[in-house]
Amino acid sequence: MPLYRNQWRQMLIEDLLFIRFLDDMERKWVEVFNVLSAGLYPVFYSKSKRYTLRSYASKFTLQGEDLFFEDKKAVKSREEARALFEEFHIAPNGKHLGIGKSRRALCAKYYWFGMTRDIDKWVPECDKCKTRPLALAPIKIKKLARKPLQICRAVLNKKVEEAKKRAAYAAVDYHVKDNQIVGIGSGSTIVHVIKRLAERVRKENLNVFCVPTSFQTRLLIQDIGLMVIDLNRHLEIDVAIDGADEVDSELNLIKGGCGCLTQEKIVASCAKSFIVIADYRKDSSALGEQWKKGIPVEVIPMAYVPVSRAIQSQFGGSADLRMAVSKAGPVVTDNGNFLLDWRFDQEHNWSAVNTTIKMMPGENHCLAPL
Ligand SMILES: O=C[C@H](O)[C@H](O)[C@H](O)COP(=O)(O)O
Repeated sequence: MPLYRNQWRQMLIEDLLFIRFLDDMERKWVEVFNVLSAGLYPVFYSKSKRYTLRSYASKFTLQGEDLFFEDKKAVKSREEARALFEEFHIAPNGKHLGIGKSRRALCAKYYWFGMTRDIDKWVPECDKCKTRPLALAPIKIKKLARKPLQICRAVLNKKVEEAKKRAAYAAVDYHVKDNQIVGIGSGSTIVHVIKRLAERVRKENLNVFCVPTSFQTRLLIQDIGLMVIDLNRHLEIDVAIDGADEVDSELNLIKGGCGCLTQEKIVASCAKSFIVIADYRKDSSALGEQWKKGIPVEVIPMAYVPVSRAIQSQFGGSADLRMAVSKAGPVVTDNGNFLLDWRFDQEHNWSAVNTTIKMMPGENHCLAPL
């Protein structure tokens, strides 16, 4: 039955009073619902928290008494989420799905705040999955008995490197053609790009010029015998290829884990097309799920305190100076600047955050809505 205006108000006021005591997930749902249905905010929210909530709520639509995140129904309570998990975790043939498949099945239709964290926790807790024997268990147990940590790391590293290599090779094979100017990003994935590009140039006798995005990349390109060209010689790049630290379901991405974000953004902005290579570890439904080191922000040294404070006061979380490992003091970028790593503590409207941080004097951050 539809509620009359006063009934809505009464219900909303009750929500506003009790909202503090709700579970995190339900609180978010109620807050978004109240904003969209009646433009009401929790009374104890500051101006900046209201702004953040408004941005977050803008991703949702209201349909009757239901909320939708894009075309996915936003689940209100953890009980409801748990019931859906029980239903989707077991396939029609009775097979219990693993974490990845359970995530995919639920994410296709539903959304709730913290859903991947919940699914990651609930699958191993499932009575049947707990007792399921692991494939290749005997081999692993034998090796683990000797050097557990090294073996696990070696297996994982090999898998990750293979994933990076495949993605990098595909990017070069599908997107680079003869007579092109190619922007080359930075980081460990890019090493595979450069190797594949050099292979193709040699075998297919291609005429390709590379625009590097860092000192690291410039050296690699030169060492392998590819041709380097600068932006001041060729302003228009055909295709720029780069790695990323994390990519969310809306294709927002975090870059700059290796500190090369500024030149990467400049080169990408001059390219007709921008190809991002991300292996399976970097794929998440919301930023911050996989990449825990925060959003890198390059600042000119004299601005690091004001920019750090401005980010913290407007968006919360902490924006800390990145310290060097084999050098005393902070990391200094290829451009002679410092880096802040902003660890945010809630979801944001990344497009609005992007614009706001861009307006802070002295910064160049690397959150890139694609
Ligand atoms: O500054 C570094 C770049 O944005 C890299 O593309 C990003 O950090 C990904 O690096 P990797 O390929 O080493 O994971």
